[in-house]
Amino acid sequence: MRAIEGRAFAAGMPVAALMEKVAGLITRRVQALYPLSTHQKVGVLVGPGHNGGDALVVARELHLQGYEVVIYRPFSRLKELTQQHAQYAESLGIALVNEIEALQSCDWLIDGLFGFGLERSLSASIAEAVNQINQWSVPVVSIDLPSGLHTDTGAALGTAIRATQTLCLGLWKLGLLQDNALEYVGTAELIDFGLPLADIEAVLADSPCIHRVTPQSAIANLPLPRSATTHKYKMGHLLAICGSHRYTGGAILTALGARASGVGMLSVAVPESIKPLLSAQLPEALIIGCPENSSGAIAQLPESVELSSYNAIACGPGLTMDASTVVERVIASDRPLVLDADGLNVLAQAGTIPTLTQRQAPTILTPHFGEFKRLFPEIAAGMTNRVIAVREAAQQTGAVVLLKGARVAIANPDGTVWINPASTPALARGGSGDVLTGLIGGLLAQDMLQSAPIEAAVQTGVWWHAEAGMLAAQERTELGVDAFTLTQYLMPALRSHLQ
Ligand SMILES: NC(=O)C1=CN([C@@H]2O[C@H](COP(=O)(O)OP(=O)(O)OC[C@H]3O[C@@H](n4cnc5c(N)ncnc54)[C@H](OP(=O)(O)O)[C@@H]3O)[C@@H](O)[C@H]2O)[C@@H](O)CC1
Ligand SMILES: Nc1ncnc2c1ncn2[C@@H]1O[C@H](COP(=O)(O)OP(=O)(O)O)[C@@H](O)[C@H]1O
Ligand SMILES: [K+]
Repeated sequence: MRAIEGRAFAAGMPVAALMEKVAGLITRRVQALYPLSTHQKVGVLVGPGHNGGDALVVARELHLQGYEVVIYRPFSRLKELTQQHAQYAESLGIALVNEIEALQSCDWLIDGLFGFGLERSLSASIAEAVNQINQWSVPVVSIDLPSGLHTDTGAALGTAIRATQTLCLGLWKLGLLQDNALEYVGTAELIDFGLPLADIEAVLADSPCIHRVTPQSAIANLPLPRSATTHKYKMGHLLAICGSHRYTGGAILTALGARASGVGMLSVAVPESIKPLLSAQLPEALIIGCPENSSGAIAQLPESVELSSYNAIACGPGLTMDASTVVERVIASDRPLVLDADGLNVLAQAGTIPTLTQRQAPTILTPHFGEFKRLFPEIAAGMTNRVIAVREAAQQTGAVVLLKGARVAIANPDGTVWINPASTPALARGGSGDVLTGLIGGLLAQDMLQSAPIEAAVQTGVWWHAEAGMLAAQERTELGVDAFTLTQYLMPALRSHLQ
């Protein structure tokens, strides 16, 4: 962002004019959020840089429109433009207070302490003020990002403002999409102030792209509409290899996730002894009973299973580590593969990660952070940025890597990263990842027939899974989204977007 704005300034755009333009847009938005009639008294936190400058321009405009504005500006040295706005605000008679307590009686606050220029921890006195504000129940609008957050990693540098709304300026700051930042960001929205596309492209051309998964792109990647003359084998055949005597549910949930994908044919390989349980839940699926070992895990696939007859394989949920033979066999196959849970644990323990680069077909790894650490201990050590970590993992393995968490990050081996920007903590329950594995597997099996890029299936699956979680949470509360219930919300969630 600094390089992009630098190009605009070098080309003749006055810095003060850009600040005025941006702050005008912020003013309009905050007036809509906090109308004068109900939210007359506003406290404005002003920092030393241009984030503080933005805040001062907004403070001035609100004052001129009749708001009762109180400024808290705990720095003696300000950047020049910020200093000029501070002086003008004083000349207008806008109140300036030295004690943070004076803002507690405000109806709302504007946070302009720090923006993307913050690189070191907050000083003790500022941190103390921020912590106090966080204890009040006064709503806070943060300009650009909640003060205290690092613009890239989203980590709180000491502490950070817990915003009600964050109005991000120009381009999404990466930090706002990282798990670290979620507790601070509140509702995030972008204030587009018309940065020239040529400047954005010139600066970003050499760096790998980071995208947000959007509903539009996720829906565009769905295998819809179906051809009128299609038949079941043209709609993909997925083999799910999952479950054990101990973890029957993992197999059922994976299969129910796959079912929702619309895949033409679903085969589910499970230990022979749990076959009846799967058949009872999934009358349409082909349940393949496998020889099992003494612990009730799949020992091997039946001789009759020809891996090359499937369009994709999803392998891992509920297998246990005792199913390592079958995991190694599917890794060695030439089939598109989604590897999750114990599939990943076997991979980590066997030390066979380097062999992934030799696979003849696409591989998708879907670790949560614990699995990620086991797979990529060197990348995970000292990891401060999930986006960089997931990118390195994809580049190292040649696989598409999906790092689970509050905001799922997906990387392909080129280094392009996609982040799903909306989800719900209602998904933080055992089994919800199994549903995702089946869903992605089913989409992958269909995509392989259309030769769509494999990351398309991954993005669509992640977005769809989160949408189902959010719809279920809305109807049933955040406590009501067990993994089985989640599978039943996949279709309604999609339908609500297709109408
Ligand atoms: N293109 C755009 O998007 C536009 C951006 N605009 C706005 O500019 C913002 C970026 O402004 P910025 O570069 O002046 O930095 P900002 O975030 O205000 O803060 C850094 C200041 O604080 C200081 N400082 C740092 N750490 C500190 C600490 N721990 N404790 C104390 N001080 C500390 C540091 O100075 P230092 O002490 O390092 O010399 C620096 O002065 C951006 O977020 C957006 O709001 C719009 O106006 C126009 C369009
Ligand atoms: N706080 C959260 N907010 C949003 N999604 C979450 C959160 N916690 C977990 N999830 C999602 O829930 C799923 C959990 O998957 P996983 O950890 O593999 O669980 P399991 O193996 O029990 O199925 C992942 O898709 C993850 O991204
Ligand atoms: K801020």
